[in-house]
Amino acid sequence: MMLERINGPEDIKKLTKQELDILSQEIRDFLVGKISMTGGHLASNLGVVELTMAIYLAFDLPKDKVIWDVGHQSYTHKILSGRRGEFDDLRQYGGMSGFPKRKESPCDAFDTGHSSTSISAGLGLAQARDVLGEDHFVVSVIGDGALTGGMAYEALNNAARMDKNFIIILNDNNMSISENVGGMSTYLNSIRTGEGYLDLKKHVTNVLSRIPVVGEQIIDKISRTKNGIKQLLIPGMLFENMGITYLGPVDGHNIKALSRALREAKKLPHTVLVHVITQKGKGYALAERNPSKFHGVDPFDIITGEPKKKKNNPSYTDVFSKTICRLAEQDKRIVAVTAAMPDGTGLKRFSRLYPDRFFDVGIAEEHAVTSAAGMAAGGLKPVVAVYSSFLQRGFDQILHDVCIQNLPVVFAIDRAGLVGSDGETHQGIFDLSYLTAIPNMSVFAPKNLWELKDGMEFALSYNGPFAVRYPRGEAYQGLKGFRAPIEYGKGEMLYEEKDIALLAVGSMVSTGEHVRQKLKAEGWNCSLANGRFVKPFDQELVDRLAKNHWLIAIMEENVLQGGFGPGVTAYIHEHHPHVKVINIALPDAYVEHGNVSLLRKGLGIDSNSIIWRLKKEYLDTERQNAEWKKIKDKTREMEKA
Ligand SMILES: Cc1ncc(C[n+]2csc(CCOP(=O)(O)OP(=O)(O)O)c2C)c(N)n1
Ligand SMILES: CC(=O)[C@@H](O)[C@H](O)COP(=O)(O)O
Ligand SMILES: [Mg+2]
Repeated sequence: MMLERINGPEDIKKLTKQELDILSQEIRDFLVGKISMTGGHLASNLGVVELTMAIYLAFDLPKDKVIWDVGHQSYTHKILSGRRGEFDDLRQYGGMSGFPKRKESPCDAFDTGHSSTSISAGLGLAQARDVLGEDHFVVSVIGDGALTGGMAYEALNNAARMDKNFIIILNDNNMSISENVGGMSTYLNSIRTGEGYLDLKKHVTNVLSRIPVVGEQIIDKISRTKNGIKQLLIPGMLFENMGITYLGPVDGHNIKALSRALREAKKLPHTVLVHVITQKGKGYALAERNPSKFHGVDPFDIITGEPKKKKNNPSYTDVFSKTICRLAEQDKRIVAVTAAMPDGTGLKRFSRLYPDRFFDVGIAEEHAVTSAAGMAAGGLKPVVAVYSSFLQRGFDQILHDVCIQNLPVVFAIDRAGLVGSDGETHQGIFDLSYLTAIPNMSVFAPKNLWELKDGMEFALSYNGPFAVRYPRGEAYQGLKGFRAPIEYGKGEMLYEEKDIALLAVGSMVSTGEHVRQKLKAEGWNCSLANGRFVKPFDQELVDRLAKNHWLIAIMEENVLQGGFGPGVTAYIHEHHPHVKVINIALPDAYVEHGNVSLLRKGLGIDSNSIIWRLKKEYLDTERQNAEWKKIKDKTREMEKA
């Protein structure tokens, strides 16, 4: 086994050409085998096996710095840097991350997860190197999908000014998660297929041949230079014209060709872009045929490619997907916008039914938001379907372009709350904080499948910015009987008793239901209210809870800072100072990868932890009351004496 000889970044350099070929096959088998058991990003990783090997052959890690854009394709890099043994726990709680992490290895030069950051980060590392007088290479590896993101262009614009070596490798597999979109994609495609080059070559040859006497001689001379006309008529002129040397296109599965290109790139005293053509899913036929399906996978059967665990119940994404299609049927002004996530957000169905009203803008959340604002200003009803963590990118656009003008843009925010195995960069635990901070924004969090439907319908009837946030995974089908019509800014009382009240939003309503059931079984009184609206929250509902309960527990799957809890708590302190409040929310911290129920337990937002906190609060209060009674009795005695 070649793989067994790879235990650190230098080991690959000891292999012969034949051994390298064997190694690439072993890596592919290893990746398919391991990912079929743990789940993870498969197709992108299979596509960059040779590219990663060539990088390790050409550079000295960790001295040289390699930045992987998004980082979902960094598995071969993890293997070659000596982490092969950690793949059994890939993306599991306490195990190895699916993304580069500086804390995991010195070979991980920069943490990634969100798209299009690698050129900025690489440029920064190169600038740090130059200011500090260090001597090493910096390489940013960016995909064609990631190259649709605005940050990549901001960075290219600056990289063009670089007067020391900085290498960008463009890994072009002609795919984002779904088909790649936009003008840059078309441009890369023309280079890939050679059409632009061949047309231009034909055109120039024709022009030259029309020049009397010398024309033919010039053609002859050019053709006899090393690479003929191609040397002069360089593909990638767009980059060249910016001041970035373009090398390529290079076959990304040919280690020799890649090594040659990287050797050339290392010699240049400025920014150079190496355009590498790869095939997403390479080596696993099912992934080659359907790279979107195998982009990110749950554990699957290698022979059939089907997930090991069948999903029977609809996810929130499915519910949103069907609901928006139904609503769009009734209202032709409804349009849908995605930033390169038609599959993940469920908009694929919409794109098939209403192709003229569907806009995939590429990995460009900022542009998605502002273009939706433009659509709303123009009389449409845009729905921006986006993951919670990716919408962080669009904060200023939501504030500046949507909310100041109070435009009716609906944000369908998927993956809100803990997402699990993608970890820190992808947890959707900040949206309540960043959205509720913005004036004019309304924020709604459905408790179950039916409330998402009703909430979407309400959102599209509302004349202003409106966010509906729902979690990853299966839609909750409990509490079916509670379906009071949605009223703006109003929550709903689900069970009204006395003593302890749980006021929960979104996914925490089902947790609240479990907590209540368990407490009831032990003889406690407990009410449960569904906040529904995080902003504006229902003050009357809070007043009603404050009347009959000595303790209110506010529950949300979001960080506490700026979330649902602090506003409600401040209101209770001001208007009902005798009522105790506890906040069940996430801490001021980034949450690592792992199974969601384990994470919830670790973070104290699962039902057992909540019950423990409630009981502790009860005991503390009893103890305080007893202390208080003692003090009062003593004071009375002293007064008598
Ligand atoms: C800001 C942001 N938006 C969306 C995503 C989701 N996402 C992850 S990978 C990916 C496609 C990347 O395509 P490309 O860079 O070409 O890499 P490939 O998967 O083709 O190797 C997308 C849209 C993300 N990671 N970050
Ligand atoms: C790398 C990346 O950002 C996406 O592929 C993401 O992992 C998708 O997450 P879901 O599996 O929740 O759709
Ligand atoms: Mg790609």
